[in-house]
Amino acid sequence: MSTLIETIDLKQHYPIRQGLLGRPSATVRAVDGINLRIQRGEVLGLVGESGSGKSTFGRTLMMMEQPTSGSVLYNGVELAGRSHTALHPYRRRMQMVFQDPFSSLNPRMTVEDSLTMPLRFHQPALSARQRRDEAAETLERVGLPRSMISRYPHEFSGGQRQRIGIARALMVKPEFIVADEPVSALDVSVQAQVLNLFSSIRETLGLTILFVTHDLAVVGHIADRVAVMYLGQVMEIAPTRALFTSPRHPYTETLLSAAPQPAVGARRQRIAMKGEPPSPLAPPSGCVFRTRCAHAQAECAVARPVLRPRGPGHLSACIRDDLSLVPGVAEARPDQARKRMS
Ligand SMILES: Nc1ncnc2c1ncn2[C@@H]1O[C@H](COP(=O)(O)OP(=O)(O)OP(=O)(O)O)[C@@H](O)[C@H]1O
Repeated sequence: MSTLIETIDLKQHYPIRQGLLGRPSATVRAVDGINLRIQRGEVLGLVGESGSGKSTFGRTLMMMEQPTSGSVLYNGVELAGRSHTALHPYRRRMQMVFQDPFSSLNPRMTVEDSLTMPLRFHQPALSARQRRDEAAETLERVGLPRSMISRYPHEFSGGQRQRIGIARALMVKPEFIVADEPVSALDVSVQAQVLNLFSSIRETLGLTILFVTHDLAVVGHIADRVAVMYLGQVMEIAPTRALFTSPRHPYTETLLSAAPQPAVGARRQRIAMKGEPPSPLAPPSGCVFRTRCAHAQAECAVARPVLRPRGPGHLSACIRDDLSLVPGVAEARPDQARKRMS
């Protein structure tokens, strides 16, 4: 598999100002140095608690916002810093599916108008008839009858609206889709149907998908690989099975203990964890997870751990393995054990 998208030390920081014209008094480090490769044709799951920066990462990848620093390479081409016009050819290739299909569909527009709108922009040479045919075909592709093309969003159920949201993204024949919590607002039974739709369009259209979700069960169902995010950073990335069966980062272990079944509907709950994450305005020094980590050592406050290989395609950013400070081994090293942090 070849790399479709690569980020290099990608950062998205938001300055916080006192008043409209005030000087920035603090900075939200929403995305704080992400190095990630998304392979052509894969579904990469991106999981983490609320506020970990998943959506910001997705928006920045799509160049909906210019990054504060770092690179976004699409097929090896740098997108960061490109003008609006220079990004135009890439906008068609990258599409987004949002959590709430209702708010992303204009209630006063028919399905036909919503679906054909992107074509007017990206393929202005198509006739009205051709656009309508494309829309009808795409509706069928997402499991809705052509006859529904003249209806309005309020006439559809939540699951059907999400299918329309997916159809709209497919209209311009993208290569890459960022799906941001696309099933979180749906009932469990409907979730499974929409996930199956994602799997089938990925298969038939050869799409590459970044699937953003807080729900490990969902990601276990759909993703080939999973990246785990915490406070703007990737803590661990691995093939899905390896992540579920042998997580290497303490944060991933905690998330999995709260949601052990990688099956849709097995346990439908938000990720639960002790305490609140620290503010991205003032992340801890060293490892950002150390203040909530049961295995934290004094060393963890010193330097930010980098992602290191822990198995085939498996990377984790924890010094525990490097220092052999796993429980039991730490007991054999009383100097280290004394330094254990609460
Ligand atoms: N435009 C912005 N200005 C300032 N801060 C922002 C902005 N967008 C996001 N943030 C902050 O960045 C951090 C990451 O937010 P983000 O929405 O990316 O997280 P998330 O993991 O997607 O969470 P959720 O699932 O709740 O959306 C949060 O602290 C959020 O408040």
